[in-house]
Amino acid sequence: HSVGIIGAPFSKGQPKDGVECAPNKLRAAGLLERLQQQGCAVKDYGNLTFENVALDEPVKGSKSVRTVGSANQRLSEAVKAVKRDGHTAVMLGGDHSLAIGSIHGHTAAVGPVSVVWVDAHADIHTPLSSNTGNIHGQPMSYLLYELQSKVPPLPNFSWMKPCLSSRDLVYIGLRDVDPEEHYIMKLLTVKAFSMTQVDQLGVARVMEETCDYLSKKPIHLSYDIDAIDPSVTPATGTPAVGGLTYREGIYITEYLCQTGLLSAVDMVEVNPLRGRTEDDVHSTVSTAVDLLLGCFGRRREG
Ligand SMILES: N[C@@]1(C(=O)O)CN(C[C@@H]2CCCCN2)C[C@@H]1CCC[B-](O)(O)O
Ligand SMILES: [Mn+2]
Ligand SMILES: [Mn+2]
Repeated sequence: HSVGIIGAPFSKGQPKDGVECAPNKLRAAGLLERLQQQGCAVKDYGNLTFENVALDEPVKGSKSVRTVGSANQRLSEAVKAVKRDGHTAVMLGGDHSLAIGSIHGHTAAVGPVSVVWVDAHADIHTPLSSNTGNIHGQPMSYLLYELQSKVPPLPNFSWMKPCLSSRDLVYIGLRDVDPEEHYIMKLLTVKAFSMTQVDQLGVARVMEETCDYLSKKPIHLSYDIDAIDPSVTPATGTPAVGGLTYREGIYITEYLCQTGLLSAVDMVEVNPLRGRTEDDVHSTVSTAVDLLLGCFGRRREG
């Protein structure tokens, strides 16, 4: 595997400080060395620098719109460049609003992709349906063709166009979905395996059905660490009980790795400041590292 790492120390898609520290925390935990030790070629493209747009007043309820738009434009260019260099792109967030730039840039480089969105949340609010105004709960609405009429033109977002069909999206791990999001998902018949289906089918069957459902397009795995149960990964901004076990989370990455279709991975919402103890932070960061290692060939059998 040839991996290109992009650090995206960005937090303005949500209100809690600390998520911008995750890229360096993941590096300090030995992510690159561990990838190299398991046989990957690794190129570190460093951390992006993002401008804080002054007087970034809310627009139609969405907060920090200009700053989020500018950050994602930069990220889109960076992901496109990593793909053009021939690597699997790994974007270290940062909050989940960064999926806008990551998926946009990935698509710009390789054409239409499939998205596997592993998350406790659907992140499919529109700016108008969101109850919080936090854009990390909205990225999917900026990306989906089918929601284009529901997203008003926003400042610093004119650089992008929707680039994803709802038919090419699968959710895994949902358990904290707002009514407005559920309505949108039903309307668009989005394929979703909530924690109920994980319980009913088991993670192996969920992965089989996910890959049977998706076409053979390159896969963009957008992994929100809060998909994993907070007993394992507590250091995150919006924890929700009843999540994936460590083993289920790893199995998802092992399964997608062996498809040979994995083309870009986001690892987002790790927030080292949200751990109550050092152990909380260590457990969260090391689980995120292990999930990424699973994407690139690490097998528990040895
Ligand atoms: N839908 C949300 C939004 O703010 O839009 C509301 N939710 C928090 C709220 C807590 C109380 C019970 C209902 N849910 C967080 C979610 C965004 C998660 C972003 B992610 O990147 O962490 O997935
Ligand atoms: Mn998310
Ligand atoms: Mn989430």
